[in-house]
Amino acid sequence: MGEAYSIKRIIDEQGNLIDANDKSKIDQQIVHDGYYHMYRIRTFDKKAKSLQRQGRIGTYPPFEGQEAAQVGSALALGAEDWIFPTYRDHGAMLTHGSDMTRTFLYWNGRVEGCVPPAGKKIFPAAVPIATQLPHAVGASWAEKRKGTTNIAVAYFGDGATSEGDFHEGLNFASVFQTPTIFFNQNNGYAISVPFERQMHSKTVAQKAVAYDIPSVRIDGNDFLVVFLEMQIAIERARSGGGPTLIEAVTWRTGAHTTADDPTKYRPEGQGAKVVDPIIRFERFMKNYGYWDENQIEAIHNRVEEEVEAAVKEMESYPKANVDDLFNHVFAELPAPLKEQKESYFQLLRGE
Ligand SMILES: Cc1ncc(C[n+]2csc(CCOP(=O)(O)OP(=O)(O)O)c2C)c(N)n1
Ligand SMILES: [Mg+2]
Repeated sequence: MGEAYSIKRIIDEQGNLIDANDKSKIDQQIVHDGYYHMYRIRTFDKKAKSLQRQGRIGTYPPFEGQEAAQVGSALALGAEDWIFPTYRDHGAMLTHGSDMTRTFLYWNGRVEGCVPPAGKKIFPAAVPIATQLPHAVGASWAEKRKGTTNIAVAYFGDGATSEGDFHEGLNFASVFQTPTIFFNQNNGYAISVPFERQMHSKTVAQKAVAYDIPSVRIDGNDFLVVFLEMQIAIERARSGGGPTLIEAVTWRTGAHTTADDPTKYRPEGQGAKVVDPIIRFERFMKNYGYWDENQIEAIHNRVEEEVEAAVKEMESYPKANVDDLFNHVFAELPAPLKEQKESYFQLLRGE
């Protein structure tokens, strides 16, 4: 129960291990991969914001500040595990194997961007809040019934925990003991509504207590605690121990989307003390001898080349097709939509 209220962390803001014994749990490869993926998705995110400002992609929801939560959780998964992300989880999607060009295409309104690479168990990003939780429970229940050890992760924000789908998802997962991980990124806001105005509960993690689901509240800007707690939850799910809820407390550095101005609702200076998760991890790497200038430079070069190549490829596609707005929701277009589509094309023809 205590774990639902206090915040667990492995490293502090200065990148020092809180308990020196934790060093033995930290593998050299995971430190390398953690840095690589966080730097990769940060570079993607920066590029996406810049392209949006230049009118080269559409509205975009940045995830800057949430890289440790997204990479730490996704890196702990196996290739056969499912993820059910939101619009803000392209970092987790990229880490779990989605393709960067397609990710840019998604934000440019191309339907190709909605399709994951073959064999990748990555659902399209859910924009309706919390609908992906019951989906993740269903997929993990199917895996359990098929007798596999594969699991599913539902990503969601603090705001999603006020939705019925959150409670229905948790209840079903608890009753059927499905191998589901509910991975919450509590970034303090649902658009402009602060946590305290969304709920009277002190934490998200405590909501799992009602469903008898184990939960833990962690520092979501500490890559190591995210990765290690995720491993514990995965092990529980694979071995038949049922679902877990992880509340990763984090901070959205930027706007809700590129169409939002957070200075209108966030008090000045709020979040000023939050140490960027990548800077914090860099400090850890330097403090404990994991920082190798040549290796870091190679990572930076490799990532920058990948991002530039992906943008170039995205821009080699034709602009988004208006037909696609109508084509992918209903098998047969309802009459009012048919009418809208026809009137749009009439307008185009100057009729
Ligand atoms: C069912 C539904 N209601 C309302 C919205 C409008 N909406 C878009 S994002 C958002 C806030 C979600 O906040 P949170 O779950 O904390 O995620 P975050 O954006 O902070 O990552 C809302 C209310 C929506 N997309 N779907
Ligand atoms: Mg939020």
